[in-house]
Amino acid sequence: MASQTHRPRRSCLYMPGANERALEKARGLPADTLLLDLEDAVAPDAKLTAREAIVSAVKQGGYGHREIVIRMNGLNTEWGEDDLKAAVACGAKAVLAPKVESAADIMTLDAALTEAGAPNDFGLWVMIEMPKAILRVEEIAAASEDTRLTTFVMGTNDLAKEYRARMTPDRIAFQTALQLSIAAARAYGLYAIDGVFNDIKDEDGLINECEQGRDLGFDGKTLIHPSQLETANRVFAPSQHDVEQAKAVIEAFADPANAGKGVLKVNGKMTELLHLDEARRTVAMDEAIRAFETA
Ligand SMILES: CC(C)(COP(=O)(O)OP(=O)(O)OC[C@H]1O[C@@H](n2cnc3c(N)ncnc32)[C@H](O)[C@@H]1OP(=O)(O)O)[C@@H](O)C(=O)NCCC(=O)NCCSC(=O)C[C@H](O)C(=O)O
Ligand SMILES: [Mg+2]
Repeated sequence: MASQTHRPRRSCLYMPGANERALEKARGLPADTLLLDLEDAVAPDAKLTAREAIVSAVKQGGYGHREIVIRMNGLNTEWGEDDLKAAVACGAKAVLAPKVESAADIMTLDAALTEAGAPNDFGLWVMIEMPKAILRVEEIAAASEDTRLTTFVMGTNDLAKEYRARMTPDRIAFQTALQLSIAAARAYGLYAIDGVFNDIKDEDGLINECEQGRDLGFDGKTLIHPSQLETANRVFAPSQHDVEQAKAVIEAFADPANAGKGVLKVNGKMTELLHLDEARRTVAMDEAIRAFETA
């Protein structure tokens, strides 16, 4: 069921559902996606008021091109089922489910979405943040073939807690998890969004982590503060050089002089038909980002 387009998801900003100021401020922030949180950023006593605040904000609208995703509590909690129903009813684009561990969890979530009346294009995003999810990440991704699952979001804070690992600048403890998740996401046509960087004041650290995530293949990064948006938007967008090279590759393969050739030299680089696919994707993503920025 999962269908993918070239929608930018460079910057996916979390905000606690209980923070009405953040819900208001988000209407003017340059985020591609807003992750309105009902889970870990909301204290148990505030869960119901946070859900009401999110529903009211989403119904009120004003978020423009920003995609609205609601992070629900787990279905095994007292809040999960009503969070999911509220997300479907209020007009969000997708629900983000935490702490999934198996394909069976995806099937259960998808069935709950169907029961709640979600259309087929309502997205199911899941947090990859539990050790069992890492060990079963391919079967989780494969469940997208029969469900609304479209997107993996890495939860490196929960992984650190579960692994008893440290969050170091090279993220050595999480490389297996990050890379397996990327492989599974790509094998089944899913988006993959990297985890958060907690140190809001450490701009260089954020740049390094965004660049590492981009180089590993992630589509974007989850963020926790508006000050992190500009970096993620820049690092996860194709650079001007990337776009120029992509256009040169497209032109070279379209040149009648190169008809029937499988390999060319473009600006000094060996370029095969596989690079043509990549070039088309780069240009399409650049156009989609420009459309966002002029919206
Ligand atoms: C971390 C924060 C609690 C810091 O908040 P605060 O002290 O208010 O920050 P500032 O004073 O610097 O804020 C400046 C202005 O920006 C607004 N703001 C701050 N954060 C956000 C935000 N996330 N979205 C929108 N707007 C935001 C403030 O309201 C100020 O506005 P103004 O009044 O106009 O000056 C806070 O940043 C925060 O709550 N961040 C998000 C935390 C969150 O959602 N956490 C859950 C997701 S992370 C996670 O769980 C990862 C995963 O599951 C894993 O396992 O890794
Ligand atoms: Mg988490």
